Amino acid sequence: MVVLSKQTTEQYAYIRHCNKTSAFSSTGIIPVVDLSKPEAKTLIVKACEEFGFFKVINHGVPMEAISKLESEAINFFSLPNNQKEKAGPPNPFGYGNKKIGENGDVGWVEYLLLKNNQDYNSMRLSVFGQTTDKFRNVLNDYICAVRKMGCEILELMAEGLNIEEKNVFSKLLMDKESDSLFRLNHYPPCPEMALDNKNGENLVGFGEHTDPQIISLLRSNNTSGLQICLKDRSWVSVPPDYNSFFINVGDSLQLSNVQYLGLVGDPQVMTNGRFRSVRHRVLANGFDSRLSMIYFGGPPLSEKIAPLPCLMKENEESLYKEFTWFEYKKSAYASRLADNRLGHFEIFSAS
Ligand SMILES: C=C1C[C@]23C[C@@]1(O)CC[C@H]2[C@@]12CC[C@H](O)[C@@](C)(C(=O)O1)[C@H]2[C@@H]3C(=O)O
Ligand SMILES: O=C(O)CCC(=O)C(=O)O
Ligand SMILES: [Fe+2]
Repeated sequence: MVVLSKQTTEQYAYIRHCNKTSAFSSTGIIPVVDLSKPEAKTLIVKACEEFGFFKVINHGVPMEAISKLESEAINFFSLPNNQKEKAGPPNPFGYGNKKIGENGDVGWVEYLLLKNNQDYNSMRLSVFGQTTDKFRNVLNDYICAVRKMGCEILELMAEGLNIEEKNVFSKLLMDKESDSLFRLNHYPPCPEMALDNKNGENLVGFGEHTDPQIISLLRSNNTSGLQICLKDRSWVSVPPDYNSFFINVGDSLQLSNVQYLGLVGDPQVMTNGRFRSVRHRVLANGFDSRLSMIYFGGPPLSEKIAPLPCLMKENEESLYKEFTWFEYKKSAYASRLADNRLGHFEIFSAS
């Protein structure tokens, strides 16, 4: 018999449930980009315009780096709660459980959120005890390989957009001041759900949101749960694939407004609305653990986030007030997960 602690039962009760039928399966819908093929650059641009999301194969990240980090993550999340909590509370960095951000969002998820190199080297990781150095090395190897893949994707994107300066986006990730983050998410089984799930519901693991940065590079184990929102506002489930990476366009990466005015969606800034920052969420099924690792590529804090002049048509006006990544981030972190964060920065905002 499973005996539930009062804490587990209470936490389960306040986390939202979601009907299983509210998303359809995405077989054949999600674009797949083979990075080794010459058409990659065209497919990337198309996928960013249509979905703000795509899957990448032949990504060049060594499987060894992936599986080493995955086993470190499994070890970490298997520690007793009082051990893991030594790496918390998340402020916003560190270990967090159920609570996402500072503004009241909750989900069926525990996580370790780390900021750039400073944090990988911080005391927080001392929770790994004698294996701290090993964890740090494994994490560094993974991050270097994933950032390299991210830069390759951003360079192909620039080429696909016919931008002369090939590293216009990738240089932001390579800058030593780049404000990038790394996150391990664990969606544990939910004993309460296993006992009482007459309606075949899912738990909201990570509520719907867009990522504020430029690009998010995600991989997970083979447990499903990730869903993306299409332009028509319907949700599709993304079949998991532990051999591939999934790429999200973040709020900071947007192009030309003209063809997107009037469309329902969440357009992005540097492309002045031509790319979509994809709204996504994770539903936990309660039975199988999902483990995901995400690198959020962000610009330096002082970087101006504005449409690239080379992408603006003659007389095209910017959709957004000019702001720095610091200003945007501050505003994003004061918002709730599901909020339309770019709304505050739109010039012709409806509100
Ligand atoms: C509710 C929140 C959590 C978040 C900061 C925010 O106020 C709104 C954006 C959230 C998000 C989503 C993408 C990343 O997971 C994240 C680390 C980020 O940069 O923005 C999270 C923030 C978080 O979990 O602290
Ligand atoms: O865990 C996942 O698969 C996605 C989580 C996510 O969207 C995030 O951390 O921003
Ligand atoms: Fe996200």
